[in-house]
Amino acid sequence: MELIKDLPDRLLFAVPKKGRLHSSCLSLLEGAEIQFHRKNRLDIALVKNLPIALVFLPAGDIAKFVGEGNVDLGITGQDMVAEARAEDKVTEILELGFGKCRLCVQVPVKGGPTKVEDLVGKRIATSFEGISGKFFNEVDARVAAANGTPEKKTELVFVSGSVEAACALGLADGIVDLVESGETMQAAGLHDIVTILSSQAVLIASKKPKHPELVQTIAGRIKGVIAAQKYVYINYNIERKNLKEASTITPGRQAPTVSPLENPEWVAVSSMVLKNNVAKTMDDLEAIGACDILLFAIQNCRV
Ligand SMILES: Nc1ncnc2c1ncn2[C@@H]1O[C@H](COP(=O)(O)OP(=O)(O)OP(=O)(O)O)[C@@H](O)[C@H]1O
Ligand SMILES: O=P(O)(O)OC[C@H]1O[C@H](OP(=O)(O)OP(=O)(O)O)[C@H](O)[C@@H]1O
Repeated sequence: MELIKDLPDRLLFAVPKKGRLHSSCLSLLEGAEIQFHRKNRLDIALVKNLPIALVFLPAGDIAKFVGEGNVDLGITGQDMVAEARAEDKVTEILELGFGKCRLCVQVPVKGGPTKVEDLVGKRIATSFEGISGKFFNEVDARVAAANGTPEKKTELVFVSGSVEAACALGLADGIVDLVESGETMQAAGLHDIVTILSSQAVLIASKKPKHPELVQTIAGRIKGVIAAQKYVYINYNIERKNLKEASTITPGRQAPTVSPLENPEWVAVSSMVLKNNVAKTMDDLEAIGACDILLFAIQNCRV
């Protein structure tokens, strides 16, 4: 492969090659102006405008590569970092706000156990053998200690996908798998009885990256893109006597920008506000007499 010779001088940045996190990662790279052309079937792409090479890997392998220092930066789920037992081997730089889900113990709604202790000694199907093993070892030990009986081991059965089918097919009595909307779980006649961990996509770096300044540059760019998605810019006019109250409604990240108007009794205010609460923010501003309230999307920012 011709481009392998270019890799030693470049920061290696691992991105999920498919699955739930793939398209959000591509949007993030675009927002951060990390420009590349990926050849068909090739899992390495050189970035055109920065000394970076993107490496497209399964989400489940990225924490291992970053933890071992084979690549400098990566994006994967917190669940994958935990499953790879890489929490102490990587630096979590930033939560990215997508890929949010929970890793749950799930059992059949009809006739299933109601508490996790009832699964001791039974079979659990999962793709998360590491996390589930640790979790059920603790449950097994706790139950044995409470009953004063020898420890019974809960059996883990590895399945690589479509885990929810395992109970209906008679392979397991319960499962450990991810839940987001709950649709897949409900469709399979399951419900969750315990959340083992909550997860979202994160930017992770190796403990000793080969290009630390570039790691900071990329982290800064990605932080900016995330903040731009989270905030909008609001602009309004308000009577000076109501400015204090207005400032508590739109405090901004540091402080609102206040500009004088021709009419000395009025000021113009601008501020970054959280996008997911913006309708209420506008209601509150209107209620204290603000007018000409304008909202602007933020294309990119540095915070
Ligand atoms: N339903 C979901 N909602 C939100 N995030 C999810 C969901 N399912 C998985 N994730 C997140 O995405 C990561 C990758 O999951 P995904 O199922 O895409 O794995 P994969 O094995 O790489 O892909 P595939 O299932 O296509 O083989 C998970 O580790 C988790 O962090
Ligand atoms: O709560 P929900 O919104 O329904 O999402 C949960 C489902 O999403 C993931 O699977 P995915 O669809 O990625 O396929 P997989 O089973 O092949 O991993 C996860 O393993 C669950 O099955």
